[in-house]
Amino acid sequence: MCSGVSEVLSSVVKDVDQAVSRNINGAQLLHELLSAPWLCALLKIYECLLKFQRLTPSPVLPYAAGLSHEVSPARELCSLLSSPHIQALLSSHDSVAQSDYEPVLPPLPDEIPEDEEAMRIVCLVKNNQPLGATIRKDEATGDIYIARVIHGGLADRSALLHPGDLLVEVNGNPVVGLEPEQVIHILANSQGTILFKVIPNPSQASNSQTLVCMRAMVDYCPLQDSSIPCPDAGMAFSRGDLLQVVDQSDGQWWQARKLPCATSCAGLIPSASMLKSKQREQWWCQPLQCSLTSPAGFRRSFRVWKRTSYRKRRQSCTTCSPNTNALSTPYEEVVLYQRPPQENHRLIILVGASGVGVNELRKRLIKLNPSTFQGPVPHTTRSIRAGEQNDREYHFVTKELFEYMVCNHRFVEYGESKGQLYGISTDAIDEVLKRGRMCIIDAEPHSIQLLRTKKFKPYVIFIKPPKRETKQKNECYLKLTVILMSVLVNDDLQDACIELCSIIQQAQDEPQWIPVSWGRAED
Ligand SMILES: Nc1ncnc2c1ncn2[C@@H]1O[C@H](COP(=O)(O)OP(=O)(O)OP(=O)(O)O)[C@@H](O)[C@H]1O
Repeated sequence: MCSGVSEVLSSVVKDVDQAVSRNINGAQLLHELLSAPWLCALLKIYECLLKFQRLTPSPVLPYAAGLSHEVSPARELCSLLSSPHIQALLSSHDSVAQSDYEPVLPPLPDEIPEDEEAMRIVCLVKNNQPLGATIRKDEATGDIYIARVIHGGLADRSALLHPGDLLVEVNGNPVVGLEPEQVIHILANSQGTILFKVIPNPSQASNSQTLVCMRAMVDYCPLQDSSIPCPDAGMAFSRGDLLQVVDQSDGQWWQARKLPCATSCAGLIPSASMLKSKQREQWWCQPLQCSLTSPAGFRRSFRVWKRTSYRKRRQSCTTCSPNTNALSTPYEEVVLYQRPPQENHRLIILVGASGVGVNELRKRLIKLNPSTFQGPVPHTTRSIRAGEQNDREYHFVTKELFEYMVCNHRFVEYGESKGQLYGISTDAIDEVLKRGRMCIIDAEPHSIQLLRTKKFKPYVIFIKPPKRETKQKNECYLKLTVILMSVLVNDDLQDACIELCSIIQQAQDEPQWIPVSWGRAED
């Protein structure tokens, strides 16, 4: 190949020299050069080079490629092993392997009784933070035990104290026979290093608790609870708060953190059964169920049909609902839910005090984008009028059928006007969702309970009047905090509409906490 190219190039030089010495004119010279065989050869070489450029060159030697693979990881390994932290790790390994560490423990005495229990000496450095453990006294023996270790607290981080460990000494003071208050007193007066002698709990439970998230349905304040084992370790929460329960091993007192996690240390909260028994004592706030049965302050109008001027007697199916107990629990387990694109949209429910603009916002949203938002078609017993079409304006049904539907809990809300019945059925809501639209309704708070199902996964938005309006209208909000997902202030109508659109978009497309039963796969 090399000699071929140099031959071609030398014939180029020879031909050009000859042409110059023959003293011929330019046109003839050009003609001769263009028809020269070496030009053909040069063009072929050029084509080959272009082709070569496009192809990956193969290694010159058959074993060169393998060699390049071998060299690169070797170099990388060498640089990893010579990095300071790996060097330190290797050095620690060597020290441990040769037992080259301090302090050197004295040899064990020759005669240790077989029943001698292993004692653990625990040294903790306590600054201003609490120890993060509670103690209890065994009334029969007078022994003091570690009752619980608070997750994320000082004792937990040391991994040296565990529930059930028998406390023998604190800073050289024997504790056997002391009252827990006296031990707490010794601890409270100790600063800096605290030395515990404990006999470890032989049946130490494994610490592999599963984390569950719960929404608080009630308020709780440890300082008002005389039964809490350690008020300082307690965690206050309000209804609607999200709690990450990290330990449920004690049937009465759980450990939890508030989400989003502000602190790494958990706090004590009463277990669900404990709160239920407290409920009987009536010291904690009434759950939502009780609040919702008297929705004072909410709208009075019943407008399941177009004309809003009617004032109708509005009823709901709460009293006959099969699902009335769902909110009577003090905690509701929740999971983070992201709607898969193929799943129906979540039902959007607007709630708010009478006259706050709930209906106005709902109507505007549907008018603005009828292909996305839609209201359910109501049922009525009145007769069809000119221009109306069955299943478009209303589902026109007989009084018997309407009453049958009432008895079968098919209506979210229903009412009477001028002797005729009107109602919004769950089937009508389902129809909208099945069509791929976002169903948007306004409802009384006590009707929401019927809609809190896996099928509808309702997203409840509270419409609030601007600050200048009366306080009384917002009282309803406090009763609803556990089921509310968002709050919208309806001041400027246009701004409120835009904000409502963005809240709804988020509700449909972003992860949200929902009751765990809504997220479970179908049985
Ligand atoms: N942001 C707003 N600015 C001015 N007027 C408003 C605003 N929001 C609503 N309105 C008006 O207030 C009146 C009451 O609104 P709307 O009918 O929506 O109340 P509601 O909350 O549904 O209560 P109700 O059930 O008692 O009718 C309507 O005339 C509506 O046009």
